[in-house]
Amino acid sequence: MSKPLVIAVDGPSGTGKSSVSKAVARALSVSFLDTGAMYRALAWSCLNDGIDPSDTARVAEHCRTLDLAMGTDPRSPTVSVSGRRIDREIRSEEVTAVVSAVATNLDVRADMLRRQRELIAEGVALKGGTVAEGRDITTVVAPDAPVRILMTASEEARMARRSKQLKVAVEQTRSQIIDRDRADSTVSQFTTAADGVVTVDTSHLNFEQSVQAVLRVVKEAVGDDINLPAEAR
Ligand SMILES: Nc1ncnc2c1ncn2[C@@H]1O[C@H](COP(=O)(O)OP(=O)(O)OP(=O)(O)O)[C@@H](O)[C@H]1O
Ligand SMILES: Nc1ccn([C@H]2C[C@H](O)[C@@H](COP(=O)(O)O)O2)c(=O)n1
Repeated sequence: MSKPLVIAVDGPSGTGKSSVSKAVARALSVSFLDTGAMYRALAWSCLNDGIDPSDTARVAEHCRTLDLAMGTDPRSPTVSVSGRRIDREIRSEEVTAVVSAVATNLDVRADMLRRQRELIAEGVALKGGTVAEGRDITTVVAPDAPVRILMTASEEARMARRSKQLKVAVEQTRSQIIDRDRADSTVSQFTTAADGVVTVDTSHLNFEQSVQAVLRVVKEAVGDDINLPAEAR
């Protein structure tokens, strides 16, 4: 791979950003950064330390000193706080219920922005590239990335996927999908593509087709500068 490759993927909840981006990073042998997991780690740490997630000043101060380590190998991404692995804990219902409160804290976002840019640069330096995903990656974190993708899917498709993933009734996923996006959209714009951002609608694609669709966008954007896996050429 001859050119630093940053692939920025954003979009609403349940479109497949995280799982598809991870598969794309694996296919390209580059780093993978799940930025939502960073906000989840902060939310977990606040709960663990008895900090009210809606106390903006305390949460911001906690974020500034948070010893957060993100493992960016797409074959086994990890999240640790103060040396403790919390990969499973950050997906709990308790964390999911409060994560928007910390992710909409503007001081927290400024701190996370700095950390995310450092991690993306580290992936480029060590692995030749990074696939970074989250709500504001194409617009705020990596607006100059050579590949920027907005992943979308219908509400029905997103709720059905989450229902299958969590093994709960479709209607039970509404608050996780639609209500959380509404809360998050107060600080990030992730429903329409910014200038230069390519939309990949996965509503009618299966998982593998979504991965191939992203790899095609990558190839169109960076041409022969990268070595795509055979099936994506
Ligand atoms: N194209 C697809 N077809 C069917 N299922 C998919 C597709 N893409 C992803 N999935 C599945 O949908 C579920 C949700 O995907 P994922 O967690 O990657 O979404 P997300 O956009 O990152 O959501 P969030 O922002 O809430 O973390 C996963 O179980 C994933 O395997
Ligand atoms: N770049 C990002 C990434 C995530 N968020 C918010 C969105 C959710 O409230 C929370 C967790 O994200 P998820 O793991 O569900 O994708 O963090 C954000 O605001 N900006």
